[in-house]
Amino acid sequence: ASLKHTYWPEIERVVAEQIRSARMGLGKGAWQLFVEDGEMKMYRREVEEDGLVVDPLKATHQVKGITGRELCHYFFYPEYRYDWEGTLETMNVVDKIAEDTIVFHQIHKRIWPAAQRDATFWSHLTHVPDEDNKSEDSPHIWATVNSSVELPSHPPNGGKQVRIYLTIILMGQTIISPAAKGRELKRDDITCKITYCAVVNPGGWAPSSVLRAVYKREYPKFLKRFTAYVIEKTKNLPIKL
Ligand SMILES: CC(C)(C)c1cc(CCc2ccccn2)cc(-c2ccc(S(=O)(=O)CCO)cc2)c1
Repeated sequence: ASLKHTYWPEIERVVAEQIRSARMGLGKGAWQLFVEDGEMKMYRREVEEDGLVVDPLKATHQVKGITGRELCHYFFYPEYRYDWEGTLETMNVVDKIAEDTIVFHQIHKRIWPAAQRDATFWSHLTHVPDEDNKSEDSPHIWATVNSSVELPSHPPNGGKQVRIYLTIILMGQTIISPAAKGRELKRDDITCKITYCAVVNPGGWAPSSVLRAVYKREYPKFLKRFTAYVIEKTKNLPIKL
């Protein structure tokens, strides 16, 4: 628990910043729509930091039959990750600093010709209060934020991997169909509005063309595969708002 106090101020700051970023829509900056597939829209900005591609990504999606809480639950808890994270080679829980806050070390599969990469980050699962507190019952918005953290126990280049630096938010808002008023809620009555924002610094040098190609292939695949996974996992379970 003392570890939570070490990380907590930074976690609170980054989580608030990520929620603001996820909420504010595309905002300024030259966002390019690079994927449109049904309800899924993916935007990116071309940004390089000392020659490294760090293109921020913002994705919106909408799926029926799951809640924002269920979406963020399956994204946060480690026991499901190998089921949906296709680029994962190994994932270790370094520290569970609270029920809703876990520190991970992940080694990703090598994607030729780039070197293999790894990441150390905290992950925090939280309910998101409504910004204007207007709606009578609390809004059904949840988020999971992943943000890189230096770990003395897992120094960069400790292994042969290149360390990546990421800040990610997955936010889900549950919309309940008005037709459901006054009767028992069914999965057909709910829709989850999804916002996924990611900024990943790939760490050591990798060809921009390779990173952008991987990025354009991997992100759409991830969001489609992950949402399909949550729909499948929850379809016969009671709804968790
Ligand atoms: C392509 C780039 C954006 C730089 C990239 C490269 C790699 C490592 C795999 C890789 C890709 C390309 C080149 C070398 N290695 C991983 C990720 C990445 C890691 C984590 C998450 S997460 O949302 O936190 C889900 C939990 O795993 C999302 C994306 C991104």
